[in-house]
Amino acid sequence: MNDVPLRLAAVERRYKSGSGVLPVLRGAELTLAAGEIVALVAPSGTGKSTLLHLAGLLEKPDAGEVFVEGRAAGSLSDDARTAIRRTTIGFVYQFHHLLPEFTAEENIALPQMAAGVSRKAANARARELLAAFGLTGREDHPPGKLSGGEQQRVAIARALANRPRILLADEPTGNLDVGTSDRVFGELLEQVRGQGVAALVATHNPELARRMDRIVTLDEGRVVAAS
Ligand SMILES: Nc1ncnc2c1ncn2[C@@H]1O[C@H](COP(=O)(O)OP(=O)(O)OP(=O)(O)O)[C@@H](O)[C@H]1O
Repeated sequence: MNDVPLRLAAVERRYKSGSGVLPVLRGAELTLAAGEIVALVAPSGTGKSTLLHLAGLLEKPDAGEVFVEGRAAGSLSDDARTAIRRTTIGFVYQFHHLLPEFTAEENIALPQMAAGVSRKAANARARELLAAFGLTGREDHPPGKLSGGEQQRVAIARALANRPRILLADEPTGNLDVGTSDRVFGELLEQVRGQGVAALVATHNPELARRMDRIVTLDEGRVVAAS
């Protein structure tokens, strides 16, 4: 296995904007080493979500290449990209995006079953993760009966369920109050470090950013070290 979980090489992405073109990423380079946790801190609208979507193979770059474990994503079939998204990459968003009609345990078990894990093993892993996030006793609760912090914990647990090598998070605690955000973020870091997952986390919060291994920002469509 190639040791570099994620590499963006000369990635470009532009969007149509009215009659013109908006170049958002203009030759972005980023390497995420195994187990490395990187904060992406940049002003609103500079392309953080775009970068995460490209890294997560949800969008394709207009130029350049995204390498996941050394494989060039651009040359993969849609099925192969989907398989990578299921097993190698975990996603956390600002709003939990849990399935409202399923319990906390089912929300964490379902992506595992989609990746071929048996229901029994998936439920066991879901319960183990819920316990790690202090949610024992909440297994049968649907998202609507959980607090905001609990919902985000379940969403993070779901992202880690398939033991991904890469976690991509877009403001994972951005909709929580300061104290809850601080605690949930600490739990996220503990799990990510404990499992040796490489993570790229977009945040507007400089204090959370400082708890990661390094901080990068976007400058005119390129990734640069934050000063
Ligand atoms: N699908 C799209 N079509 C057209 N323009 C888009 C699209 N997605 C993003 N953009 C534009 O690209 C720019 C970068 O957007 P992006 O969401 O990546 O920024 P961001 O840094 O994540 O912002 P925020 O911090 O506010 O979430 C913005 O100007 C946005 O309006």
